[in-house]
Amino acid sequence: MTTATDITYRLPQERKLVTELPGPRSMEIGARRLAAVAAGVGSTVPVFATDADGGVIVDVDGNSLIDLGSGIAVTSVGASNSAVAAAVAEQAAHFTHTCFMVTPYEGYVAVAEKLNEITPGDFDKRTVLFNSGAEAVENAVKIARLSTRRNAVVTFDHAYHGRTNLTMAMTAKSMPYKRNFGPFAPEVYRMPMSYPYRDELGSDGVAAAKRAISMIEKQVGAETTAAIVIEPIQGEGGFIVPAPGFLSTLAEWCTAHRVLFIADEVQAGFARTGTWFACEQEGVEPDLITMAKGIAGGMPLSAVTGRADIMDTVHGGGLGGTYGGNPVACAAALAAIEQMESLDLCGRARHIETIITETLTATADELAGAGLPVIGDIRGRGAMIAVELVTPAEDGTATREPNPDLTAAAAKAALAQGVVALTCGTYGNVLRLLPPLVIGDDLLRDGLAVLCQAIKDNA
Ligand SMILES: Cc1ncc(COP(=O)(O)O)c(CNCCCC(=O)O)c1O
Repeated sequence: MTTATDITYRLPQERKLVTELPGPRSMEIGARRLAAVAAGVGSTVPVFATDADGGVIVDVDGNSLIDLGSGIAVTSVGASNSAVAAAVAEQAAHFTHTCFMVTPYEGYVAVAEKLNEITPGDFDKRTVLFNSGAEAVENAVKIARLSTRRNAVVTFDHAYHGRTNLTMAMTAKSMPYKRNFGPFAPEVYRMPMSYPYRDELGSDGVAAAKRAISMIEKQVGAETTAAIVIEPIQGEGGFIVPAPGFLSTLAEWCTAHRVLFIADEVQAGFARTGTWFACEQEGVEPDLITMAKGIAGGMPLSAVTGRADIMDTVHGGGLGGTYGGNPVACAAALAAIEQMESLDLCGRARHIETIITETLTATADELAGAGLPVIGDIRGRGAMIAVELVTPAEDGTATREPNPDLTAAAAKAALAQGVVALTCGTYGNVLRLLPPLVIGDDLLRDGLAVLCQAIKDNA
């Protein structure tokens, strides 16, 4: 397996603070932002980036921060991967756009061929490219509804699928994604998720699936259901890994009732969980799979790949969009996927998982031993790991009461020390680790040490 020592970096891989955060230049730009950018766009970090490479982001004041977020699971190969940057420059120097629906180009075809190859399922496939994850999910639902001539779409509690009207309807959490943005698209039905840490069915994935199936059959009806759409590991909802058997039991039911199984791998895909796609680890071959984020090294690109006999039911001209499969994004994707292969980033993700879980587990044990059992759960796969924080009882015994205040305080304290860590979860009580897969071991360990100390200091 490639280790980080085989990866070369353009920037020093260090955590270095030369000002308070935000520094003076960031504050200047921050004032301009207030006067120019809509207030609805939030930002986690109050500084402005000027450079990024490997596991660091450098801000306009010269601070070098450890990036444990990868821009929300996007810059897996690094935010300025040299192969991706070269491919982008080369393509842009020739043409940035012709519109594939007008004058097509090979890059789009090559990306489609690659996605058909690396996605789960040894069957004939077809791919269509878009720009964002939500756009891919929207189109996967369009394809499913057309090919089945059914309208109902089943999603799950704690799900996140996007911010467009249909994907908001599919997303579970109201704030900040949905509140007052309705009315939402009809024919979307939400079923209980397998959330082992909080589910009374715990690690019995088959029972959890049967619970959902029973509700689908009573409340929706298989014969009116076009598709089940599910994240194999739920992202924004809190890195929820369903219990073994949950996904495969759902997939089997789908097959038996001609309901399409759509895996939303926008966040879990592209080596992030230690395999190309997370559903591989459950032995599930989805009928359609949606992809984005890590696909193109930071360039905006998304995709729907699926069984050819489903994808090709759509009439000519029924799928598209002006920028879908932009040539520069396609060049970036081919380079990024090549980097994932040549650097064995699936192997690196599994290596990162070991480092993260060992470090977090040691901290959980230390805190519990000190009568502060605030780490309720450590879960995830590969470089998609979460720690769920909870509030101990007055007498110091463990509870499962979500602790969003500690979560926010720990992330804030880590940032003040130069470590960018993201939070998530239905209850706002999950710290998530999404480092670039090219981050070096030493830098990762430094970032984890800061984050764990921030949890301990605020527990
Ligand atoms: C599983 C899954 N499906 C779909 C999407 C949507 O992808 P877009 O590229 O953000 O549209 C996501 C995006 N997740 C990060 C959203 C960040 C935010 O907007 O606050 C996802 O994780």
